[in-house]
Amino acid sequence: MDQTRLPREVVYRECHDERAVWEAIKTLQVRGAPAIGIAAAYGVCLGIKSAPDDEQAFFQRLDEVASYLASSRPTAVNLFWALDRMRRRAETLRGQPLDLIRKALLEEVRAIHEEDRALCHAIGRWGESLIEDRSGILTHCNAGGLATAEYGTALAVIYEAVAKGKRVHVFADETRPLLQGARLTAWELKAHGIPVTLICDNMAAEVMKEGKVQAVIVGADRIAANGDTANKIGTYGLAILARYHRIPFYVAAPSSTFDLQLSHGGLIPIEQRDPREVTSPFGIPIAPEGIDVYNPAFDVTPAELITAIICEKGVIRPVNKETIAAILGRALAGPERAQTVVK
Ligand SMILES: CSC[C@H]1O[C@H](OP(=O)(O)O)[C@H](O)[C@@H]1O
Repeated sequence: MDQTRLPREVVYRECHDERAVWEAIKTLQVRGAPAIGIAAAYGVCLGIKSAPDDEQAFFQRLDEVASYLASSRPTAVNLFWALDRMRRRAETLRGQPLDLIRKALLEEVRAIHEEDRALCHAIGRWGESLIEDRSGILTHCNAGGLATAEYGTALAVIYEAVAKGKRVHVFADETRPLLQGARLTAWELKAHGIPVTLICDNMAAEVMKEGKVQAVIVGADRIAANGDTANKIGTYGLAILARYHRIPFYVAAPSSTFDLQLSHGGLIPIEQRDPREVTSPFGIPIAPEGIDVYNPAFDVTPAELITAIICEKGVIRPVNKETIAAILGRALAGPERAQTVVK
């Protein structure tokens, strides 16, 4: 589904090679950390269809395709996690007939796809217990079924709470500049019959002050080993507002969103996007020609502002590297892979 066409049109687009997948990810036709990883993994399968029938050349082509797809967007670690999983699966099959490897890699991406469905439902089940009946929930950007295999992460918690009979009302931030909240979350929740009120990003403080919000739940694109979390630009400000108003602030994400190789959020690469997204949203100029623009697609919320992280293995609270390692059962940060990101 080409998400840039929503909410006006539901348009499906077929990708027949890795270049079309790269373009779809870059332009947010497909978007959302888990969905990006799944799409890129399918892109690997497309890219090796035309690989030469010589093992060395095949693996060289696989490496080229995976590296190319990795260049589409820098922040969502699920992209690199999925590509790495495809590479590792292929390595286990060296020496096998190349068509068998192609078939195995298609089975691998289908497994990634199906696992993500299950992970999202598990996140919903763990998170539902945190939602009170008759509560207002504020969310940012889109962390719903459109951003994952299905059901979503932050929205999975909402869907599950409603399925358990809880009465919730969602306040969806429009989420400038690409309006994922207005175009996608409002569309998705309305289609599911979930009461939803669309607000401008600058209204979040007011709805909190008026007592309309009892919880904030957002998705994530990359969570460092200490719990610092990169998510759509504007999330950090919401976390500060939530702390001031004593409202719990939850992050919902599958374990594939954790990057335990990075010890803290300052190491997370932040995507800088085209200034025209700010000055001419959807082709309508709203700012002077040539104006200087700053357009980071994400910001990082420090772990200390996060009440809990909800993943498929449970609820991580308090949020720190010890509790993360305990829940994920994985080794902590190794050598810090990325250079310190200087803003
Ligand atoms: C379920 S992850 C969703 C996550 O990804 C979004 O970013 P984008 O729309 O740029 O792909 C946003 O940060 C969401 O929270």
